[in-house]
Amino acid sequence: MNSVIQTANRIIIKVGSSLVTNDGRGLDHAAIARWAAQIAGLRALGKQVVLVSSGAIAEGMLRLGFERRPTDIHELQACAAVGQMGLAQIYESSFRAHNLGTAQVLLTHADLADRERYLNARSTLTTLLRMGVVPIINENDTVVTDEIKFGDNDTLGALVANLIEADALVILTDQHGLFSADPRKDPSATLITHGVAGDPALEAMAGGAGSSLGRGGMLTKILAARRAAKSGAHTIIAWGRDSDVLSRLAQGEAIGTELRAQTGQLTARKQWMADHLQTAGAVVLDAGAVQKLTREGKSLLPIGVTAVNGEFGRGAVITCIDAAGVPVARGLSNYTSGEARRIMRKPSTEIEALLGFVEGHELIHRDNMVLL
Ligand SMILES: Nc1ncnc2c1ncn2[C@@H]1O[C@H](COP(=O)(O)OP(=O)(O)O)[C@@H](O)[C@H]1O
Ligand SMILES: N[C@@H](CCC(=O)OP(=O)(O)O)C(=O)O
Repeated sequence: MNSVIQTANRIIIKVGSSLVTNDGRGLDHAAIARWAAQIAGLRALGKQVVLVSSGAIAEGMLRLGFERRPTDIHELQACAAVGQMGLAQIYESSFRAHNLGTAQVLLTHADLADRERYLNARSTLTTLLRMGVVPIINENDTVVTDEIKFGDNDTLGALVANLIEADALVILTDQHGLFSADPRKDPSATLITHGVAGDPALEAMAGGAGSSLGRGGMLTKILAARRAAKSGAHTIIAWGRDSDVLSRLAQGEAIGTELRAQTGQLTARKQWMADHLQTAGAVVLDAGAVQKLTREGKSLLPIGVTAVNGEFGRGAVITCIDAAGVPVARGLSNYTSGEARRIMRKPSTEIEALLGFVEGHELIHRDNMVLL
């Protein structure tokens, strides 16, 4: 089986903190120079590459003299701000050695949740790629709190893959790929060479971060593969310390773990809705409504809603959850949370009498909804 990278035109490459900072010892100039040289090689083959790089906090900790990862959020944010300077500097000089321009793009979850900012981010990234520049992306750690974080750069990499409809997501890490169990704990664990993104069996094998530097561990990489597959991107998880890892993949060599996308592609607007990690509110559905949405492809009518959580306006993206709290769908609400509370459990024929107007017979129309 050939690596999907050989045929991919647009590729997101994510590098983790331990690789970038040489296990927290400081920016690994030699490793970064090797990735830059290989990415220059990919560009020369006509491929467009976006780099998602972690390491700001780990590098900032070192520069500010922290021996252990601070627990105070503002100290972490200070580390990120200091470390990001180092990342920007080393990437700029490493790529310049290959006559490639770089651009720093710091994103927050709120940027991608807002439709206008989402479209702006997408246009800026595709413009940079068209201009031959390599965008270097990280989370804008200095302005985010835990509740509104992407949480880890594996997720960010998948969201960027969806944002610009990349063909592949390459996650470089400190292991050779996904193993049948965490190899740090189980030496007999074996490498999984390929699988289907979204297969729940993969999630069962993946554990948390093995070092104190990385955030997500293997599980966030597996979940990132599932998310990236929604826009058709295949994912490869490979060992970033292999000096030719990207060139070997580009030549078609199957290394690491390849997780192929097999899910149907969502339209761009539905993709945007699916990628909302947090929504302004949620509606609780009864069993009948869950059945209508998930099995019959129907819209959500107010009669199937038993509760409305949170405050939201018309046109907001909200989550539909079942009675047990499990998210089943996301979509654009035709009504505000206050209006939704007044019409829930009621037939649509009563909407006008209850509100004095009708915005639609549905609370969420099928065309504005994505199943999760
Ligand atoms: N099934 C598994 N296969 C491989 N690695 C695993 C698995 N389960 C947990 N891990 C751990 O995940 C770690 C990689 O995640 P992380 O430390 O977050 O890296 P990064 O900084 O590259 O994102 C590995 O070092 C390993 O200890
Ligand atoms: N934005 C953070 C990234 C945190 C993160 O996801 O780290 P990792 O698990 O090493 O990819 C930083 O630059 O330190």
